[in-house]
Amino acid sequence: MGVAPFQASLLDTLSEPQAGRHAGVELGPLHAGLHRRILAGGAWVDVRRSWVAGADTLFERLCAQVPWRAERRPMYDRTVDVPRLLSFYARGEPLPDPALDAARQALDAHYAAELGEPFATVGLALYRDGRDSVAWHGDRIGRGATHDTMVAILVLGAPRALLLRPRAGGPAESGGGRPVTIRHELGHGDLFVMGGSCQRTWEHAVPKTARPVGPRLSVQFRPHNVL
Ligand SMILES: O=C(O)CCC(=O)C(=O)O
Ligand SMILES: [Fe+2]
Repeated sequence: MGVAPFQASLLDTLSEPQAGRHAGVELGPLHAGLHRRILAGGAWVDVRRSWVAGADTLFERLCAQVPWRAERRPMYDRTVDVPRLLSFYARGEPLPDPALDAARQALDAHYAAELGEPFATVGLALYRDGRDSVAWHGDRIGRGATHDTMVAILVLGAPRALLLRPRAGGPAESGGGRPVTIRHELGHGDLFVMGGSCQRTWEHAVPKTARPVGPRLSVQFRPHNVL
């Protein structure tokens, strides 16, 4: 894996002046305030609270500038609305806000050695209110099904719970003990990173809530072919 050349080109990029590149939005350092929790089965999660200052400004820009699409998917004998709006930027596609380029650069700089490759794609999801959600799943369409990887999620807007639980019958499920569910209330510029075996040994979800909540948006950074 070509980690060394990748890091060298990254250093070139990082030495460029950043001032004014993402007006009104500032990223804090990642090494400070990042907390790792080791989970069963070779998984871990990192949490960096309030990584982005000016997160609400970025939230509003992305709400307005991203080409959000509503998706429908087959479910048994009918087709249902996917309960959130989505947008996806493939590798090499220009991102909708320079703050997201800066965020990806900072993630690459911090995680390059451990991940061994850059974050390549950016997915965005908008949860308009408490009825929008994402059901229990792992990001297992690509390499996440078979390989250790990372998915870094920047959360903007109103806090919602992001839940994690060991996959049923998987290696992380506690033998005979009560099933664990780990809950993180994330919003307003918090960073959440799932790493190691997390996508194949654990599942995550953003459940619906009857509580009145404002809109919430997530920006997911993933390596190539992790979906
Ligand atoms: O919105 C989130 O925090 C999670 C999104 C997610 O898990 C996904 O899109 O795969
Ligand atoms: Fe996911």
